[in-house]
Amino acid sequence: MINGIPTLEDLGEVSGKRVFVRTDFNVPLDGEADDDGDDRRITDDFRIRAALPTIEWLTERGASVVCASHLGRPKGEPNPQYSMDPVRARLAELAPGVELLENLRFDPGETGNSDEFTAQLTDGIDLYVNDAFGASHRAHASIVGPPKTVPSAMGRLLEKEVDVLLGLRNQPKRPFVAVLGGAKISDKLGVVEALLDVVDSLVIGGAMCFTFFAAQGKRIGDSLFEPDQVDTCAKILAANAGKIHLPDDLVGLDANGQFATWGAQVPDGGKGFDIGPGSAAAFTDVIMDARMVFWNGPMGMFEDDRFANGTKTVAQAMADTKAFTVVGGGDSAAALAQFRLDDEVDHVSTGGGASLELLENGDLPGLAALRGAPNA
Ligand SMILES: Nc1ncnc2c1ncn2[C@@H]1O[C@H](COP(=O)(O)OP(=O)(O)O)[C@@H](O)[C@H]1O
Ligand SMILES: O=C(OP(=O)(O)O)[C@H](O)COP(=O)(O)O
Repeated sequence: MINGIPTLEDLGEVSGKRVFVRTDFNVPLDGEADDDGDDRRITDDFRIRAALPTIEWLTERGASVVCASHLGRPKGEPNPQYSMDPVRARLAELAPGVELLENLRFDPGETGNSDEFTAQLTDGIDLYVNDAFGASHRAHASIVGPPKTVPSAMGRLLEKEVDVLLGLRNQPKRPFVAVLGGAKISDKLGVVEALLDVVDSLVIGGAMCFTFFAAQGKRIGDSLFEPDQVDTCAKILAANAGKIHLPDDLVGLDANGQFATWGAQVPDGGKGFDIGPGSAAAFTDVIMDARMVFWNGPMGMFEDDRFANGTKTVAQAMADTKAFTVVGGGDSAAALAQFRLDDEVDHVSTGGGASLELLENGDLPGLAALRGAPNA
């Protein structure tokens, strides 16, 4: 038992038992599935491999394991583009004899958190394990439903993620620096205020910086920004001026589509796609001086080589610093892997939204549900 949450050891005898394991197998795919066939391929199986310690712990002790996950965001009905087939094939290579149900979000009861869907999932099930850290910020049926009636536990991955991220939040080594970027601006702005209570410095790059620039009255051209959030950013800046580091140079495409380097303003018709070399160097200094760093969200559109430099420089600083380093989020983890630096940081989290919400609140709906399990 860890903080009132049962672990695998608290399940008792698992031999001969049927165990439902909620995993987050929401992996990146390329290719298409349609009437002509399915040529989808998994581009990164990190989330599948991350669940293996739990699956193996159970199968080695004679349990029969049924895994289930969502994949993408289908709209509550079956859709071949989101079927679990490619995941099932990969799982069969990594863990023979393990069942995998079809995409949980093919039923509206999953995101609707319906009791009927939970009852369907737990029918014939003896034990429930949540190892889906990346989805544990969602109060969906398969995350919060089974522990109401079935003896439950957190899996090894969930245990590790919670241990590392709550360690950052509750025993920060200072200076503690958060680096935020990416494109899910409105999702993440909600977390910025809470993070500022916890960290000593907040470094902002990616598309997120443009909403802050707009709040400072700077020109941002046609760069991605959220008009509704400008007032929020102005308030955040006014209250935390000394803590926030924004880029002071940028690169992007000018009104003629030509590669351009600017100061912290984007001329009319231009689009900023990465932080500039001066900002990348300044951000590196902040990361090198830290004793703990949490990074979520690429510094630019790194999928395009012309705009990968900021993300690559920050990734290299994460690898080089003596600080304890944690990276969360699908795209940030993919960027690290692309630069072959994923082994150089202390922890790569399988959850982006989940890691931010855990840092913000110190808890997640999936963890609270486990604390209420019959065996807790
Ligand atoms: N300046 C920018 N303009 C447009 N897109 C950007 C910019 N900076 C980063 N991005 C995009 O943000 C995406 C990742 O954002 P996000 O999903 O928030 O990160 P994560 O998955 O790590 O949480 C990447 O696909 C990247 O191309
Ligand atoms: O990929 C996920 O989240 P992430 O992109 O925040 O890491 C999880 O599988 C949750 O998926 P969702 O954001 O569709 O609920």
